[in-house]
Amino acid sequence: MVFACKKRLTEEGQLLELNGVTRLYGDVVALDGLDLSVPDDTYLSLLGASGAGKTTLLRLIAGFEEPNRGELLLNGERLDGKPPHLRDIGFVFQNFALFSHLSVAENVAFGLRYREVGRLENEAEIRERTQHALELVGLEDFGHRGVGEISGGQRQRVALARTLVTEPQIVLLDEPLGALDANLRARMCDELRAIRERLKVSFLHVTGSETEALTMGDTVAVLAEGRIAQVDNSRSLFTQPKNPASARHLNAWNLLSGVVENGALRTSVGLLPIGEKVADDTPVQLAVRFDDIGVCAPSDVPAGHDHFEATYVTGEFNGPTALSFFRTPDGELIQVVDHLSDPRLPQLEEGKSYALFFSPDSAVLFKGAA
Ligand SMILES: Nc1ncnc2c1ncn2[C@@H]1O[C@H](COP(=O)(O)OP(=O)(O)OP(=O)(O)O)[C@@H](O)[C@H]1O
Repeated sequence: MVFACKKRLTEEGQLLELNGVTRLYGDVVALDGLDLSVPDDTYLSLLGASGAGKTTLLRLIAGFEEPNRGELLLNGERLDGKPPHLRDIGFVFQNFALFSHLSVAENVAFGLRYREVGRLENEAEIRERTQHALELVGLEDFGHRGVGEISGGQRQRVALARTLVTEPQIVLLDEPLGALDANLRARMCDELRAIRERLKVSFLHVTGSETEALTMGDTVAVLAEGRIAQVDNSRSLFTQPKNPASARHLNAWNLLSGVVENGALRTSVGLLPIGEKVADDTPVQLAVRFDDIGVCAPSDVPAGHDHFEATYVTGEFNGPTALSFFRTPDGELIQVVDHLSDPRLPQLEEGKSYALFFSPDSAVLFKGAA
C-alpha cells in the first residue's frame, strides 16, 4: 500500500506559504509580519529561542489559532479560516499526546476511526493502514503493546505514525526530540530524516537547539523577534550568517558592537580594522566564530591578524571540543573553541590577560545597530 499523493503545488513549487503573518496576544507581538515558504518534499528546521514564537507559528498553521493579519496558503489555497480537521496537516506534539488507555495500534487507528472528515469504518482497511503506518516507523511488531510498555523513542514514533496514517500534506513537529534523552535524540534524528525521505512528505520541525536544527534540516529558518531572520542550508547558515540575529542563534559566533571611526571599528575592545569601506559613525557589529579565534601572549600576535586583549575566566571540557571563556575589559564574554584532535590554544591561566587574534577574512561585518 502506498500513501496517496494529494499535492498540487503553487507555480513556484511551494507547498506552504505564509505572507505577512502577525499574531498578537494583548501587547505581546508573538509573530510580526512573518513571511515563510516551505517547498515540497523538504525537511525544514525552524530554529528560535524560547519565546520567539515557534509554537504560535505551528498552532496558526495547524488551525488551533488564527492570525490577526496576513495569509497562509497550502498548495495555493487559503488556510486561514479553515478548521484544523479540514487542513490536511499533521501535528506531532512535544509530549506526544498519546492515549495511555489505548494500545499502540489503537492510538494510530484513532485518527482514522474518529476524524470528522473521511472517517473509516471498514475494520480491514483501518487495520491495513494502521499496520502500514507502524511499518513506516519500524514498529510493525508493537501494535498490541500498551503505550506504557514501550520506550520514549518508540512513543515518539507512535505519535508520528498516528499523524502519518491520515496522509497529511505536511507534518508539523513541535520540539519532537525534547522529551528524549541525549542518546535517543541522536538516534531519532536519523530515523526522522529516514522516515521523511521514504514518504516524501514535507516536515516542519521547530526547535530551540541549533545542533538539532542544523542536523535535521535540508533547510533551516531562523525565527527571531517574530520574523524569519534567514533561510538557508545548514552549512551556509553556520558559516555565513546574514545578520546578527542569525549569528546569535547559532551559538558559535562572538559579536562585537561598535561604531565606524576613520575606517576602523571602535568597539568595547578598542579599534579593530575593517576590510570594507563603511561611512564614519555607522553602527556595526563584527562577528568572529568561536573556532576562528587564536590565543597567545600579547607580544606574540602573528602577522596579518587582528587582535584584542581579554582575560581568561574559565574553561569547559566537552569531550571532542573544549570551550574557553574570556572577559574583555568592559565585561563582554568571548568564547573560543579548541578541538581535541587539533589543539591550537596554549596552557591558559585564570585571571591572566591574553591576545585573542583572528584573520580579518574570517570576520563578518553587519551594518546596523545591535
Ligand atoms: N496564549 C497566550 N497568551 C499570551 N501570550 C502568549 C500566549 N501564547 C504565547 N504567548 C507569548 O507569545 C510569545 C511567543 O510564544 P511561543 O509559545 O510561540 O514561543 P516559543 O518560541 O514556542 O517558546 P518556547 O520555546 O519557550 O516554547 C511569548 O512571548 C509568549 O509569552
